[in-house]
Amino acid sequence: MSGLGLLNSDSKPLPADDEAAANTRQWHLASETEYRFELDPNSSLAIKLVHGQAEIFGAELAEGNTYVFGLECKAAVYTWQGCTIEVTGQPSTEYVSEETPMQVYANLVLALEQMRVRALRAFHGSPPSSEEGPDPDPDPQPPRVLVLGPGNSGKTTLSKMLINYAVRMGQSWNPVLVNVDPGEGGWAAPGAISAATITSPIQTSTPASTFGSAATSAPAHLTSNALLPLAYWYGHAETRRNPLLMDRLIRNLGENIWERWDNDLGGRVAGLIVDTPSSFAASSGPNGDHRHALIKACVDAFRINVILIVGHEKLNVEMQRAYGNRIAVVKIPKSGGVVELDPSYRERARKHQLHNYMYGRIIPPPPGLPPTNVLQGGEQTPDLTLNLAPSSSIVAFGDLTLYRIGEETMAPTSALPIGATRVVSEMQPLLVDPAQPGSGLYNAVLALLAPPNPDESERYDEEMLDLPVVGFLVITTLDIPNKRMTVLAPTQGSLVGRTAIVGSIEWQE
Ligand SMILES: Nc1ncnc2c1ncn2[C@@H]1O[C@H](COP(=O)(O)OP(=O)(O)OP(=O)(O)O)[C@@H](O)[C@H]1O
Repeated sequence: MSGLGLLNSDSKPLPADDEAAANTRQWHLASETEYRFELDPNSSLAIKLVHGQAEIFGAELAEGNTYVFGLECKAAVYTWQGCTIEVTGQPSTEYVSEETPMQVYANLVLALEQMRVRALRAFHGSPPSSEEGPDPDPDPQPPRVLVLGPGNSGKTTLSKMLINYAVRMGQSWNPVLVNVDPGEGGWAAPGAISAATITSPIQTSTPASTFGSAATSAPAHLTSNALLPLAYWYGHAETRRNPLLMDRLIRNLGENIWERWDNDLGGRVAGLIVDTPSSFAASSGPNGDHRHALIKACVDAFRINVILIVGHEKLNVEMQRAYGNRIAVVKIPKSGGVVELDPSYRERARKHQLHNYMYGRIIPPPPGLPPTNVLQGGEQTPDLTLNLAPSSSIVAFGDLTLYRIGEETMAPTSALPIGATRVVSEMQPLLVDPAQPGSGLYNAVLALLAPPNPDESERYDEEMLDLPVVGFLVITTLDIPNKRMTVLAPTQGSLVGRTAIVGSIEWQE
């Protein structure tokens, strides 16, 4: 990696001619190079594509538009053909790199695209073109890709890039992006695993919403609509905390996606990409035992036919041995641009994500740029002035039924099933009584579940493990003497008779 020098002859910062923006400079990027930046906590950055072609993790920038980045965002503007960008603001780090793995990624994109095209052709019953000859595979399948790799290898970025290229391919593919990293939470809150059908490239603007904002974010709300991602609540950031529950939720997510695809064969041929947590790659330590089971849960649930291993030789060999006879296992180089994220950074990103969920977020542009001139996440800055407060409501203890899954530590003995000892199955839902001191509910993030099956005869004990999430709440006060609590949610909606699950994720302003 010799090309990571600060500047080179093709990549000189030029003096900006705009006096108002002493803060602004231009960068000329040669073809197949990228401008990388990292932001400090309280700074923001604006990037305008002056001319040429440029993209951020596969999402193209439009010429003349200004995009704003914040909340310690770390990202790169890549150009295939060369471009000039105008950068306003002061990143803590910025440099241009000529060494990127983009050629390898592009070959991968083409291979996945061919799988989609062949699957679509088979779906329509059309013959292959005469140059290609007959398809060697009698049942060509679209790519269903599992991305594995150690921490800070660029799995999430690669997943996003692959989805963005698929969406851009001009075939109107609508692939599904799945996030089974509960530490990130995808479009939902941290603690959840989720999936969404992607119809337009995902923009990058902050680390708080790596996969973009969804309809769950304020000022949109708990009422479900077509854009609501499908989410299940695990309740913890670490997969080792309750691997059995993770396994079940992964299978639920897969089943749900396949059920949807039963009625949407067009969607099915676009395939899916699954981004995984780094614990799936940790070969020793506390994750060693359960990670194989969770990888297998993914392979089964999403019917994976391609496994990508980002920069990890040993894991590659391991996966070749375990799956190489029936699944394409491909080793992919790690980008030199991937930044090491420490635990406190991740914690801040989780906080930002929950803040976004409750309040929405406007990233203030760097000094000198009016907010109306910049795009946040590729969109006009939303007008949140009327929606900046989430709804805080007082709920009687009896109105909302609260459970914790498989954790006996906090559960009062009175909440256990009659006759049960305090040894609790990892999957057992335990009633949580807010009136008990030490209930662990103060500042806890709760997942509000979809209603159970209306047909009572179809109900079963652990049904709540299989119910998707329709929204998230935070308990901000507990008034034990008066048996009521204050609940924060993005919008109002009656919680009476609803069920919510608490885990170990907490949030406080
Ligand atoms: N080429 C690049 N230039 C600059 N920053 C990058 C580049 N690629 C990735 N990053 C940044 O590096 C950080 C880590 O990348 P990413 O989240 O994709 O890794 P990961 O393997 O999914 O992490 P983990 O699984 O440990 O959470 C992110 O902030 C991402 O935006």
